[in-house]
This record gives sequence, C-alpha cells and structure tokens, in this order.
Amino acid sequence: MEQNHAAEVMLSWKDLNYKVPTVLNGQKVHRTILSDISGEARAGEAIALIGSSGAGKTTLLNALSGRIVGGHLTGSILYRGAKRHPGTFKRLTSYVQQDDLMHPLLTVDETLTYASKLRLANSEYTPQQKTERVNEAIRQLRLEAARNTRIGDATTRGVSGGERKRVSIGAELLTDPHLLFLDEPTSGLDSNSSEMVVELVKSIAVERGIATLVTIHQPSAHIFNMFDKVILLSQGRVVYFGPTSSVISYFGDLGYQCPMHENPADYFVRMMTLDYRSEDALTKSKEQVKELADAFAAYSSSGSNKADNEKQPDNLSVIESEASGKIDLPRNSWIYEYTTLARRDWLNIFRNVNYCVSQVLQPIVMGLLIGFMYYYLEDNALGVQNRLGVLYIILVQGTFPIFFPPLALFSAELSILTRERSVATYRLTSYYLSKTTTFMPLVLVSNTPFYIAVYFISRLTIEASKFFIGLGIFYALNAVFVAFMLLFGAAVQPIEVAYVLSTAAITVQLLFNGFFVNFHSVTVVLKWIRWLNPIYYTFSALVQNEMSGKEFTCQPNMQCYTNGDQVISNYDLGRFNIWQSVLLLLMLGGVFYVGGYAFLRWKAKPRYIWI
Ligand SMILES: Nc1ncnc2c1ncn2[C@@H]1O[C@H](COP(=O)(O)OP(=O)(O)OP(=O)(O)O)[C@@H](O)[C@H]1O
Repeated sequence: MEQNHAAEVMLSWKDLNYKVPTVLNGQKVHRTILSDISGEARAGEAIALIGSSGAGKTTLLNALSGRIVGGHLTGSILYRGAKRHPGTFKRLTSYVQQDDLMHPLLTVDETLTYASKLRLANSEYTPQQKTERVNEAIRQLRLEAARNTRIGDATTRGVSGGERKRVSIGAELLTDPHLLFLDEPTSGLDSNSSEMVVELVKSIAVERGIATLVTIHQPSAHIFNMFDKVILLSQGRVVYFGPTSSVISYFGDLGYQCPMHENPADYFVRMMTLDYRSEDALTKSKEQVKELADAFAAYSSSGSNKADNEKQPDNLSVIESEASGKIDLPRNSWIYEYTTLARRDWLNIFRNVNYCVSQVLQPIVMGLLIGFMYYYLEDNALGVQNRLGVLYIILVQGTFPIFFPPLALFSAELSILTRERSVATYRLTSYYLSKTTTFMPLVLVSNTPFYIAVYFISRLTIEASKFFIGLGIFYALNAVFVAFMLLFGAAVQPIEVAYVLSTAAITVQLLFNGFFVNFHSVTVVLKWIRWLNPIYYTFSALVQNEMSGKEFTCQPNMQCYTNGDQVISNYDLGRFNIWQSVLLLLMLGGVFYVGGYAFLRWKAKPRYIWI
C-alpha cells in the first residue's frame, strides 16, 4: 500500500530467535521455536501472522508484544526506532488475548465504562470525554444494539461471541494505542462475525494510524485480502513476509501456483504444513518447508523485500526519549482507583443474585436451626456441655460458610486481574483493598443474624456486655477468615487444589481448638499448632466470655463443674485473657492478609523477557 511506505515504522524486529529447553530421548536439548525472523510494522498497517498449528504465530506475537515467558529470546526489537522500555511500551500498546477475560455480569457499556475509568488518566480526560470515548468505541465497533446486554459466560447467557470479541477490542482501543496485537481474534467465530471483527479492526487502525499484528488461523479469502501484509510462518521460520497483494505471484514464481478458485490462505497453509501421514510424506514436507524458508531468506537478503530495520524514523531524538526511557505517563490517584474498583466489585456482587441470596439465607437458616437445637441452655452439667457445643458451632459458622463462596469468586477473577495488570490498569493495593472491603462487610452483615438467633434462642448468658463482646469476637473471626480466604485464593491455584488444601487446613484448626482434644494430653510434637491457630484464640475468648463468673448447679452425688472458671481451666483455655486472645487472633489475621497480598503481587507480576 502506497501510503504505508511513507508511514512511520512503529515496530521493527531483526534476527529473532527463540529457544526453549526440552527433553528429547532423555536428553536435555533446546528446541528452536522461532528462527531468524525479521520484519517491521508501520503505522496504519494491518499484518496477519498465518501458519499451521504450532508454526509459532502466538510465540512471535508474544515476542513482539513483550509477553514471552521463559526460554531464551535473542535478536532486537525496536519500537519507533528505539529500544523498548517495558513499562512505557506496555502502556502505549494493546494486546487482545484469545480468551475474552471480562466480568460476565457487567453489560457491554459498563465493561467499557470501567475500562475507560481505570485506563484513562483523569489529568488527560474529563469524565465527559471518557464517556465520549466509550460511545465512540461502541459506535465504531457496532455494539449499539448490545450496549446494555451483559457479557455473560458459560452459565449465563450474554452477548454473542463476535460481540464479546469486539468488546475486548473496544476496551483495548480506548487508550489510543500505537500498536495493537490480536491473538486469534476470529477463533470460535462464524465467518460473518470473523469478517466483521477484522473489518472493524482494520478500519479503526487505518483511521487512527495504529499498526496492527494479528495471528489468524486459516482466514477466509475475504479476510486474507483485508490485510496489508502477511507473515507466513512454518516451523518457526518465515516463508513469506510482504504485501498480501504480492504473495500469490511470489509463490507462483517459485512454482507454487495458487489455483484460481482456491482460498490463498488455505493453499499456503497446506503448502507449509508438515504431512504426518507417513514417514516418507513427512520427510518430503519438511524438505519443502525448508526449501520455502531458504528461498524467502535468499529473497529478502537479495534486497527485493528487505525489511527496513536499520532505517531510523526522522524525528528520532523525540522518539528515543519516549520509547527507550521510562516516561511518566499520567496515572490516576490511588483513591480514585480504589473507589472505581470497589464500585465495580459491589456491582458484580449485587448482580450475582444466587451468591447474595445464599449469603443472606444460609446464616439465618443455620442460626434458627442451631438456636432451636440448643434451645434454652440451663445452668447445670448438661448446660456446660451444650454451651461448649453452641460456642463451637459459632466457630464453625465463622469458617467454612464464609470461606468458600468468596474464594470461588476471588479465584475466578484472578485471570482478569492478571490481564488488567499486564497493561498496568491500576495498582495492586487498590485492587486488594477493594476486594477486602467488598467481601468483609458482606460477611459481617450476613453473619450477624446467625449470631443473634443462636444467642437469644439458645439463651447464652443474657447480658449486654457478654452479647457485644461475643459478637465482637465473632466478627474478628470472620474478618480473619476473609484474610485467610484471600491468602488461599492468591497462593493456591487451581481452585480445586485450593478447596482440598483449605478444607484440610480449616479442619485441623477446628480440631485443635481445645474442645475436641484437651491440650493437656496432646503430644508435644503437635502442641504448637494451637499457637498458630486462629480458632484456638477465638474459642478461648468465646468460652471465657461465656463462662467466667458463671455458676452451675450439680445434682447431688454427681461430679461436675460448679462454675465456669473450672471449665476454662480444665480445657486450658485461659492462658490468655479475652483481649489478649482477640489481639493474637487479629495478629494472625494480619499475617494472613499481608501474606495474601504478597502472593498476589508475586503471582500477578509479569515475568516477561525483554530484548
Ligand atoms: N515455552 C514453551 N515451552 C515449550 N514449547 C513451547 C513453548 N512455547 C511454544 N512452544 C511450542 O512452540 C510451538 C509454537 O507454538 P505457538 O503457540 O506459537 O504456535 P501457534 O502457531 O500459535 O499454534 P496454534 O495455532 O495451534 O495456536 C508449539 O509446538 C509449542 O508447543
């Protein structure tokens, strides 16, 4: 395309080689995934990366977009003629993943609105301008009809696959990137939707001067012809890179004439694909691929198609400082990020009707059930045993029921966090606090009816101070278990493993609370567990609150506790007073909370290789 020859080179790459360690016949070897790849992408140009499965398309896209993890990448990649600075490059370019990772319960409009709030700086855009950007994206991507439809997922019906992809693209285009990378944007879409996606991306890219690189698996002839240039890859080598309009004549000259009525993309992919049907066919096809790659290497080194890598853009001095150094792109304030994320989290929770209903109903039903099970506790030997039973069940309610439902939500959202963090959308501290301040109040409010029902129906000691102190201890346990949930969610994946391990961890905590096993008789090898056990401190505080100062009547000639202090001492629950126990409980919670943050930071940290 004429205009593209004059357009600025946005990205150029030279002699890219990528190897990964692998084991072959018991030997450690390095497998070459990309071999001597060079090229460039200019402003407004749409380039397709085409090849059969395993050709290296995604690997090349990841290398160019700075998303390679592991292995050994060599060569050079220049952004507007200069070495890339990871942070700067990340924020000036956009990457649309193959999986559209978005909140399923938000509508198209909300998804784009939150993306605009989080990704556009308030110092550069007024709220009105952000809304205009969203409206523009909706209009350009033809999403008006789906504007108020939820994104949806496998369980909730939402927008169509094509619309979902367009929303993903829209969210990435809000920031006006200089470069747009798309990984298999048409996979899973029918031909009409695929054409629409590519057509729209192409027209927006031309309009805004964005260089676009797209991996695509066997595009239709129509889609193929929409691209300005094409990179044909096979076995990690370039078989062709140049204008789409010249590809047929190039291969025709090599003796591979694409038949008149055949889709060129199908023809070229077939030509480059290894044939595994027989040993002989495999050897032949390998030779053919090698021949084609060698022919292209000779063709490009002869100068006919030389990638213009050495050519520097005219305004180099300006560009170098922008691309190679860290430039301080404006950021939104922490409090703005936090309030925006918190609003999004609350919206997600309230839209999740099943979650909300179960969170509200479970404590009420359990509270009534347990309350009536222990209806009217008496101050006798049986009353001692039942009081301990009620306090134990209060403990249980502060663990499993409040741990698992938020864990499922938190864990399911981690992939969205990773995606959003990979484009530096917001700080991790604002995200973590937003999660905390969504889960925590919900748990405390929904669990309060449980405590009230159990307390008054079973009639634990009816005294205002005991009631409120007990409620405070219960709240502290709930808060600590929200922190424990955040720790598990951040540290252990997949969720199935988190379920198994956390069930074991909570069960051990419940067993070592001092009720089932008397610490006087526990082996020294395991005795230490109680000091790291939030349940022990909670139980100790709850039992002291209920039992201290309490008198019990004993039937004549029967050995039993005559007062609550004997119970506390017999179960060895009085080592720390109530306040000390609560303090130690909260300290453990603090450790869990900070640990959860540290794991999240470590996990969400991109480990990309930069050249
Ligand atoms: N880190 C890695 N470790 C081991 N093998 C890898 C690694 N990265 C890529 N590969 C291998 O490199 C080859 C190219 O992978 P890539 O995902 O780039 O292919 P692709 O052309 O995008 O294929 P598809 O169209 O099937 O997604 C594959 O055989 C893949 O298994």
